[in-house]
Amino acid sequence: MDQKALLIFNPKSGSDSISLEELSERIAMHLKQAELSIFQTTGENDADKIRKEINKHNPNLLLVAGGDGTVKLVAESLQAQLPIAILPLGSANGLAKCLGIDLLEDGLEALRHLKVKNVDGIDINGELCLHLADFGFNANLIEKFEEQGTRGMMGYIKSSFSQIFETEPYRYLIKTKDENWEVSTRMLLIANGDRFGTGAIVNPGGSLDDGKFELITLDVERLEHLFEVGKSLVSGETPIGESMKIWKLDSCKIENLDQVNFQIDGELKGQPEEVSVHIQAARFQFVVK
Ligand SMILES: Nc1ncnc2c1ncn2[C@@H]1O[C@H](COP(=O)(O)OP(=O)(O)OP(=O)(O)O)[C@@H](O)[C@H]1O
Repeated sequence: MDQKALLIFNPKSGSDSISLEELSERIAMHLKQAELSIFQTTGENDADKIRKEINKHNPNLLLVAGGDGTVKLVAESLQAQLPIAILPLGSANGLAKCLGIDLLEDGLEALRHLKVKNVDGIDINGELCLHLADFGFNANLIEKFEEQGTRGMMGYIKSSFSQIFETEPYRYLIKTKDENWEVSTRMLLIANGDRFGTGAIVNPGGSLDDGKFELITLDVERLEHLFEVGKSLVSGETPIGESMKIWKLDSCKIENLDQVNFQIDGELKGQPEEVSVHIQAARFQFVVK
C-alpha cells in the first residue's frame, strides 16, 4: 500500500449527493494501492472527531467529500501539514474551483496523479479564511438567505449579481503598516483565490500560493460598469475603469465604518468594528488538477 488515506465525508453536503458506497468505489478506481479509512461528519464537534481520526489512522492523505464548510472544518482540524484532496459535493466549492477541481469527476481524476500545491491561509481576527471574505454584497445576500432558512446559497448569489445595483456604497478605512486610506464601495472582498464558487473570476491575477491576499472593491453604478465587471468575471481580465480596484497585501486592518455585514467563506460574522487580516503563507497543501 502506497497511500494511507482518510476520507472525510459529509452526508448532508450538496442537494443530490452520491452515496458513501458509490463514492468509496469510485475512489478505489482512481486511488490505486491505497488503504482507505472513512469518517462521516455528524454536524457536532466534528473538528475534535476529525483530529481523533487522524491520530488513530495516521494517514498521509486526506480526502474531503463535501462543500466549502467541510473543507474548512478539515483544514482547521489539522495539527500538522497533510495534503488534502477535495471531492466537491457542495453547491459552490469555491476553493476547489480555484484549484481546477470544478466537479467531483475532476477531484477523482486528480487522485491519479496527486499533484500537490501549497495554499496560503488568511487569518481574519483569529479565524481561517481559505477562499473569500467580504463586507457588503455577498454578506448581505447570505444574511437574506439564512433568514429564509434555505440551502444552496451560492446558486442564489449566482442569480442575484444584478442586485449589486441596489446595494448602497459603504465606507471602510484600510490600514497597512505604510499608509491608511478610506474607500467607499458596494463590495469589499478579501480574496485568496481568483474566482467565486460560481466560477466567475473576481480576482484576476490572484494566486493561492503567492504569500499575498487581495483586497478588492467592486462597484457597479452605471451600465458600462456592469459590462466592465461582467467581462472580467468571464475572461479574467482586470477591467480598465473605476468598477474594480485591487490591492495586493500581506496584512492590513479594515475599519468597518458603517457597520456592514461581514462573511468568511460563506459564514456570517456579524458587523465587526474592525478586522485584522494576515496572510499565512503556504500553511496548507491541496491536491490540484
Ligand atoms: N451528519 C450531518 N448532519 C447534519 N449536518 C451536518 C452533518 N455533517 C456536517 N454537517 C453540517 O454541514 C455543514 C457544512 O456543509 P458544506 O458547506 O460542506 O456543504 P454545503 O452547504 O452543501 O456546500 P456549500 O457550502 O458549497 O454550499 C456544516 O454546517 C456542518 O455542521
